[in-house]
Amino acid sequence: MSPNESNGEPTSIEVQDSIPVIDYSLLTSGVANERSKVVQDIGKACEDWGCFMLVNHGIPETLIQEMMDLSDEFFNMTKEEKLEFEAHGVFDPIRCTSRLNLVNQNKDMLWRECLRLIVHPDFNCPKKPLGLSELASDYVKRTRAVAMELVKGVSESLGFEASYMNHELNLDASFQLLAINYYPSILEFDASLGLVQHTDHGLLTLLYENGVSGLEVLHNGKWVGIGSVPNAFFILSADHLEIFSNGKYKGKLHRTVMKDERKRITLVNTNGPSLDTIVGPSTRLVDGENRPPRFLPMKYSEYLECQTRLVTAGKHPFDEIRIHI
Ligand SMILES: O=C(O)CCC(=O)C(=O)O
Ligand SMILES: [Fe+2]
Repeated sequence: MSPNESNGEPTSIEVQDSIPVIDYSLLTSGVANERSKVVQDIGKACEDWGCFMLVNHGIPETLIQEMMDLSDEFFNMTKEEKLEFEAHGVFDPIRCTSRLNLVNQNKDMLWRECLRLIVHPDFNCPKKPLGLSELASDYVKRTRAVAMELVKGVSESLGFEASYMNHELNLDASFQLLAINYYPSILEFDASLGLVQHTDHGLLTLLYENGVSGLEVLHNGKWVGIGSVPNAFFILSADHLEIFSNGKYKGKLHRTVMKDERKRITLVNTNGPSLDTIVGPSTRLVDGENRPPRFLPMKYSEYLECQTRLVTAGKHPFDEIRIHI
């Protein structure tokens, strides 16, 4: 039985080959008509799918491979070594959730280890294994640059100037996380559900996987498996893009289902506003009765706290800020 069959949730799964693909090099080529075409494509991908594959991103494959290898080494450290980074609060600069054998409301077994680092405005990383910190520092600078370029494209796709979202959401001090997820082989632990369905906070999530697929997105009422594309990032639109665009672009619902006999490692960057930014719908997208605001404004840091509190109760922060029109 698939993980959610028990509670009547959508279960149809098909591997989808029509997920939009965006060529990053066209966004940065400096050729105006190439850029306007790709901006249009980004807008369409955000509106129709809430996610897309990103190719030709310019981040060296060797750097990503080394990140994967050292991440694997991190998770292979002893329980005692990892205990130093045990998770406490949402703003801990380094948080490791070690082998969780959770049973959620559906009695699904989950097993994911996660190392979660705050990497911007300040950079944090364990000193072990040797070299991880230097490598991760390089990696997140590059993913941040890609994310910021994409946000400029998103800003234009909404009809704004490229720098508008950066300015409104104080992205020079943006809160960036790197979550490194480790899902063991199903041979090691028979738990098909790696991560329950959720949306991410922030504007855009950049996800890179080690060639072992497992991610699914909810699309038109069906869970769609995302096949692994070599050397591509998978980009998800997130809650604060939905809030800022006043519902035009939706935070994409996703989950992880393990079917593979190989372990899965993912590098996941969330990219949000600065922590003290109060985020609501852009004033340019809201006017009186024709386009009423769909969300109440909330400080980003409060949203993160609220999310942690609500998730354990099976709720979403939108339950608190969505305005029912
Ligand atoms: O690792 C995955 O497959 C998904 C991870 C994810 O959704 C997250 O870390 O927010
Ligand atoms: Fe996620």
